[in-house]
This record gives sequence, structure tokens and C-alpha cells, in this order.
Amino acid sequence: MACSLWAPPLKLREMSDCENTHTNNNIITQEFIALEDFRATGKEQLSFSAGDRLLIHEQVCSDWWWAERSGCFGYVPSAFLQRGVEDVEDAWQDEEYFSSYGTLKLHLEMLSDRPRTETYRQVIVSNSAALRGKVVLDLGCGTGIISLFCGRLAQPAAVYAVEASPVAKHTEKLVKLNGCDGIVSVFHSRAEDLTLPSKVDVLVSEWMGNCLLFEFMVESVLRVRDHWLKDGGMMWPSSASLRLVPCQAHADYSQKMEFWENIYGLDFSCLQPVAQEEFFSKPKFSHHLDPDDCLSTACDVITLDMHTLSVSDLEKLRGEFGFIIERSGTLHGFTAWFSTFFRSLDEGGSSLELNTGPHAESTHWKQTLFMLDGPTGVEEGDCVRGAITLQRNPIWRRHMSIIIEWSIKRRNETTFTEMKSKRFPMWR
Ligand SMILES: N=C(N)NC/C=C/[C@H]1O[C@@H](n2cnc3c(N)ncnc32)[C@H](O)[C@@H]1O
Repeated sequence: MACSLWAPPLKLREMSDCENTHTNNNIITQEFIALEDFRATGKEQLSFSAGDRLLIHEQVCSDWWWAERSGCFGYVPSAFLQRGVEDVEDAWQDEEYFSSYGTLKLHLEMLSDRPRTETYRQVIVSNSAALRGKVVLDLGCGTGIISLFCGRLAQPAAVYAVEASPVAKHTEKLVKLNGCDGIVSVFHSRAEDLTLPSKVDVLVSEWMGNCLLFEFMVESVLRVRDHWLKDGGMMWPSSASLRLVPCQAHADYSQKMEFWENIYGLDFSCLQPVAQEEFFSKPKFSHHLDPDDCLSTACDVITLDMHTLSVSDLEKLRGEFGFIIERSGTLHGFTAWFSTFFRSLDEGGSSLELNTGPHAESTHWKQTLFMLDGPTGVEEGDCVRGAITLQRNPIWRRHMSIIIEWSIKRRNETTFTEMKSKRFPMWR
């Protein structure tokens, strides 16, 4: 590919169409990381992909910088870039992540989630015979509830309960208190750093975060699978599906947006763009979606096979969708949730499912609402098609952005509207 010369063309220095005419010819030569793809629209620009590392030689103006990538030079949009973190460890924020699990608060929430905990108990009970003599790894065991189910409801040869947070010290006591210390061994460590006594027949973990992947604990599960799961071993969950549905959200729209139109008889509507940015630019997690607000039947947009999924797959996951509107109403946005599936250890045995959707018993995850920039009236028979992309943050490794693209075809028309797109950071 033809590369531009080293020094930025003079014209940009005088170019007045920089957003901010303040030009600080600031020579810095600092490494930045691309947060998303950029395709050059002129020969003086430099294309790059999310995750690329760029050397910034000059911040010619606030919007455009002079950059180098693999020996090629060109202008790049500063908004697409973020400074690299000095220490990769910071990227995982492990210290604050594991300390957040060191108190009982989150464990109380997870143990109080009956559908979640009961599903894992059911998995152990319905596989208890097949678990006899097996070696089980419980990754991120927390208080050890799944390991205790194994020790009390089945007869495995051994259970390795691995927990990186300080809660592990309580887990040791719980294992003894419940008579499982002959079977369950607690390891207080990040699982990736551990040398286990043996490979395992079953790797069970409850790793799912908001929108399925947030926290990206799933990366630890995959790395440990590759190191410690025997060939033909079982992953629990065995697969996971992210589901999406076009939806109404009148209450959220009214409380956060319409609210400003009449404040004690006064007009505060000039604040609505600020409200849009503050309340609707990020996903709303723990959203309770009323089934009556679903405008169509939900569809699986991304499905993960936990036996074959690779860590590199996690960088960008994309799923397309096409909905027929089944009830006239207002399209405020889309709601997402997930299901995880647990294959039976017995050939032909039935799978179990943990469904966190609006038609199942509510879980601590609830659902995740993505509000678009303005409601759109839709009629039964209209079609909404597009795609959802989960783009992992190349710097903050437990975070991602969810990009939703959508377009609408009215039932009595033949063409779709221009595709629109909105990016929702979760949370960086
Ligand atoms: N379901 C959600 N969101 N969180 C699940 C719960 C996560 C639990 O797994 C632990 N954990 C997470 N990653 C690792 C790891 N690599 N090694 C050892 N323990 C880990 C955390 O400290 C929590 O106690």
C-alpha cells in the first residue's frame, strides 16, 4: 500500500476544517491503541483496525493526528484512539475486580438468585451417577456452592474449587463445615496461574456477565479449558446464546426524556440532548423487560460453543437479525439477554437450560436495554433488520462496546431505510 511521506502535508496545518482550529503542533511520539476500525477516505489518511497500535508523532490539531503504523504514515481521527496502558495488568483491573468479589455482597446476590443456583444444582443432581469417580474443576467457585453440590449430591473422585478473591478463605471453612473436605480442595489463586494436581473431566463455571460477556471471565474459562480439560471432557455451560428483541420502553423514555418537557410548568426541553447522552448512551443493565413490550419474537444473535470457542473469537462477535413486527407500537430500542445450556454427561441425555429472558423466572442479571436515539412508530408487518456486534475493548480487557445497526422496511414498502448504527460502551 502506498505510504504517505513522513511529515504531514502542510495543508492540514493550515486546514481550517479541523473541528477546533487550535493547532498545537505537539510532537509527542506516543503509542495509542485503536478502539475501532477506521477506513481512510483520502490518501493523506491512514486506515487501521480495532486493536492496532499506532505511533502518534504529532497532534496536528485536536481531531486529526499524524500517525505511523507498520512504516506507513497518515492522518488518523483522534476520537478513535485511546492511550495504551502502561501495565497490561491494569488492563484487566484484576485488583479491583477480585476485591469486589472478596466481600459477601456479590456472593449474597448470586446465591439469592434461585434460578441461577438451582440450575447448577439440577445439573449436578441429574448427572450424579455419571459424575462418580470423575475429576471436576469449579472455576471461580466463589463460596464454593457448586463444589459443595458436587461433594454432597454426587461422588466425584475430586473437585478442585478455584477462587482468586479473598472469599476463598471462607470457602475453605464452608467445605469443612459441610463435610466435603475429603473431596473438595480449595485453591486460592487465579485459575490461569495454577498447576492443578491433574487434568479434569468436567470444567464447571458460572462466568456469565451482563450481556453474557461483560467482565470477560470467559477468557479465563477458555484458557483453563485449553490447559486442563481432558480430551472429550465436558464444559458446563456447554454453550451460550445471546438473544435480542426489538422493544418498547415507554417508562424509561418518559422518566428520562419526556420528563424535561414540563417541570412545574416550565420548559426544560433544552436539556433533552444532555439527557439522551447521560441516560441512553450506555446500555441499561438489570432492565426488567415486560413481555408485552416485545415487538417481535426474540432471536438468537450470537451462539458460543464452549468446547470450540477460542480466546481470539472474543475480540469481535457479530450476529445478524431480521424481525417481523408482530404488534404495532413504538420501537424505543432493543433488549438483550442470554441462555446457557448444560449438556448431559449421559449420551442422549437431555440438556438443561438457564434462561435469563423476560419469559423465564427473573434472575439477578435481568435483561439489558439499548435505547436508540429517538422512538420510531412501527406497525404489525413492518420488518426490522440489522446486526449486533460485541467489540471487545482492546485496552480495558473486561469491557466491550455493543454496536447495533438497524433499518426498517414498512409493510407496504419494498425498500429498507438507510442503515443506522449506535455504539454502546459497556462501560469503557
Ligand atoms: N458471573 C459473573 N459475572 N461472575 C461470576 C463470579 C465470579 C467469581 O469467580 C472468581 N473469578 C473470576 N475470574 C477468576 C479467575 N481467573 N481465577 C479464579 N477465580 C476467578 C471471582 O473472584 C468471583 O468470585
